Amino acid sequence: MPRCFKTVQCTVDQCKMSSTRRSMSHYDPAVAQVEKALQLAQSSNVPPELLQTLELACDLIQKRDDYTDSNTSYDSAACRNILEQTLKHDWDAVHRQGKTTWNLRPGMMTGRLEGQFLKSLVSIHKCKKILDIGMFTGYSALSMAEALPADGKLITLDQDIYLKELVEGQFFKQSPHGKKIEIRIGPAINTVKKLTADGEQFDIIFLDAHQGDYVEFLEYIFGQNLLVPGGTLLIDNAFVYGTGYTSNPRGGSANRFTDVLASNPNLHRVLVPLRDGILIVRRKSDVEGTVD
Ligand SMILES: C[S@@+](CC[C@H](N)C(=O)[O-])C[C@H]1O[C@@H](n2cnc3c(N)ncnc32)[C@H](O)[C@@H]1O
Repeated sequence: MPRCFKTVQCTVDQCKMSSTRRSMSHYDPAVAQVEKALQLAQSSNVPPELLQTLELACDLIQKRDDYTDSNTSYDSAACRNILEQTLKHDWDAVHRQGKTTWNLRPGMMTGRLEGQFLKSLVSIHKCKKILDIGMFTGYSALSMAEALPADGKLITLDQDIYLKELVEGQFFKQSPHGKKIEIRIGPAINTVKKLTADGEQFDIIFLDAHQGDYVEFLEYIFGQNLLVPGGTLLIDNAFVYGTGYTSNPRGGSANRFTDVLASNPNLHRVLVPLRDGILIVRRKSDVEGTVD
């Protein structure tokens, strides 16, 4: 089952909410096992050295997260507002009222660390056009738009009109960069088809929606050149909370899109182990240097 599919409540996604506390390690199932081992050790009669080693391991994990956070720039006031308002929102009620297709969770937000990473990439790329697939409350969209030049444009996609009204009315207006963002509502694959048919092309595409659709997106992105030559595809949650590399069936959709990417000899890939993994994909011809 792909993550967050419609009404499925993703427990791991909920824990993404604690991203303000633990920006990295709560995505790592190995860390959860170490923490579990510590709990077991605390309630058992184990050698003191083993207990101390496990306590030290957990302390190191926390300190590494804190160090990561303290060496990452703060997000803008408008992004922080999105974060705070998203945490406060009653997503269960909204979903019960039929206003959102998915039972959305605050933990689905990219958040500060990933937002700053995306913003950095956009600034390094010096790009002008971005496609953000999977808007939610617009954190990734605004983080990236903040690095665009004044004539830059970001199109962000989601499926619920409720989100468009919320994000347009309350969040993007609070930033001078909000005017660079256009929201399109509808099944993302239909919007992607329309963008391709209209001849639109993007310098960066950030994919953060329903993973079951990713193989189809790839056909438009690379097969039909939705991504400009020299462009970059970024795929969020490439680890699928660890299920991408374990036998858990939730890893299924991840394995399909990663397999499709791996079988294409023309693509260069790097999986950055930031939070739940960001896969950076470019055409090999754009990555390889030349020699005289
Ligand atoms: C993980 S959230 C995106 C988080 C966002 N990038 C951020 O930084 O806050 C995924 C979003 O994709 C949307 N989505 C899921 N399936 C979709 C589909 N088929 N078409 C359009 N949007 C979809 C969901 O409604 C949800 O808001």
